[in-house]
Amino acid sequence: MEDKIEAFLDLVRERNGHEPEFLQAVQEVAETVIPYIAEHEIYNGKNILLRMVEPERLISFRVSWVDDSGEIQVNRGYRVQMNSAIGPYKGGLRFHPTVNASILKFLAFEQVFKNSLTTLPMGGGKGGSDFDPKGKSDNEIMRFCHAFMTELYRHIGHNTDVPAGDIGVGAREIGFMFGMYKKLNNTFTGVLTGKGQSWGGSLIRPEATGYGNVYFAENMLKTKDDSFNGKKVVISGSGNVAQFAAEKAIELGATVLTLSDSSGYIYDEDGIDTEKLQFVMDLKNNKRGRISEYVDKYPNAKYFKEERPWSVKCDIALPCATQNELNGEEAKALIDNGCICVSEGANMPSTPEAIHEFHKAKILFAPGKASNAGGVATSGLEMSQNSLRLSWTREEVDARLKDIMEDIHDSCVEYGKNDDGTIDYVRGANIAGFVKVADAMLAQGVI
Ligand SMILES: NC(=O)C1=CN([C@@H]2O[C@H](COP(=O)(O)OP(=O)(O)OC[C@H]3O[C@@H](n4cnc5c(N)ncnc54)[C@H](O)[C@@H]3O)[C@@H](O)[C@H]2O)C=CC1
Ligand SMILES: O=C(O)CCC(=O)C(=O)O
Repeated sequence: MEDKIEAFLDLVRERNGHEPEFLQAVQEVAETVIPYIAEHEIYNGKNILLRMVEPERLISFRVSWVDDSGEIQVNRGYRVQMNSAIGPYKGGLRFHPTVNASILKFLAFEQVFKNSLTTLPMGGGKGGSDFDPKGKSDNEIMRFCHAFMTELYRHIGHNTDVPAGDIGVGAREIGFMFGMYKKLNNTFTGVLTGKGQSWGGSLIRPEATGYGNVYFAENMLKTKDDSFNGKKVVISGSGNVAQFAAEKAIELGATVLTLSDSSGYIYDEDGIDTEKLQFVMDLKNNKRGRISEYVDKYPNAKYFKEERPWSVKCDIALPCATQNELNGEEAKALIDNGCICVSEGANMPSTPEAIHEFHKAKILFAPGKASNAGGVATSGLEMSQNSLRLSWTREEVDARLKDIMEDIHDSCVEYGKNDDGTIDYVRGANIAGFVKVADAMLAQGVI
């Protein structure tokens, strides 16, 4: 089996050797899915996984715009349309200076499996730009978003490809992009999700990824007759996913100790309560400040410059910032400090070495493609509401989100149960996500 996996990975490396993040994501899937394919006659000899690692379409384009000082700026825009076997391409847009084809292909590849897990009819895609929103004025953000959409609009549509937010793309950016799409197309459709509530957005979509991650972790804890109540929780990031993961963990009786950004982390021994979290939300979403400012407001807390929070003693860790933000040594530190559960809010935040440590220690570990799927699932619910021209209540969307996260957990258990009764959520998520897409691809023939 090892030979088969290596031979497959050699082929992928040959074509994508310069794309480390993409290769990392493919390797994780290949190691669990290739043995499954070998045991299931219907998938044999069809090169299904080889087809799945090649994007159906990869669009790259110039984005020119004028900054506040009158200088012309040039950025690169992308959309990776990875797989449409089970529905229109669906996945976020990331605006961050590190964005390149490798990062977006890894995210789009993960998205295919994640969207399949949600049980909703969505294919996988991802896009974005190397544009850095940090320090830009609202007008600059608007001009960039408008310029970005003047090209992207011809490749997307409510039945073709439905982008949403990701790092650096929140309600403000979705608004600007939606406005330009509507103007260029002269149609008002649900072409983007994460819209404002008065123009087609769904209640709970802003909360959904963070809440969903906590719901998933709750399901994992339940398998051990445990819960969030009374637990110490360490969270990385302080953006959309981190904020709402913290909110839900607090609501369930946990004490949240940390939050972070790309400059460092804050540790509040007394716990980040609801009032302190409101301060962070205002700081990050409106003032667009740095997490270090938390200690100016709450001097009992400590700020650790250019460090990550994984050495803080905790029961539960929720990495909610970015890819490869938790390495093997940090995983060991978490385990040595008594951490019993790691649930990924970000996409691929744990390195392969970290995942190896979690599995070796047999602690509960959920990969992002399962545990952060609540965001895109609620985007799917936004698409349904747009098609029906209806808005469901907060309670209704939240209840559906909870059910979906429980279903994803059940699928992971179905496909990931080990002989000793423990659950390999990585294998479970990969195989459960694969089966639905592969079956659709088989039914549709070689295209
Ligand atoms: N927004 C959503 O609905 C979903 C987001 N995700 C993933 O969750 C993660 C966070 O995304 P959002 O919260 O939406 O973005 P955001 O832009 O709201 O927040 C990103 C956070 O990550 C931090 N960050 C960025 N680069 C960093 C670095 N190099 N080191 C440490 N911190 C860093 C930022 O300071 C910020 O706190 C990403 O991996 C994203 O792909 C996954 C599923 C859905
Ligand atoms: O809601 C969406 O379509 C985007 C979600 C996303 O980008 C993700 O799940 O990583």
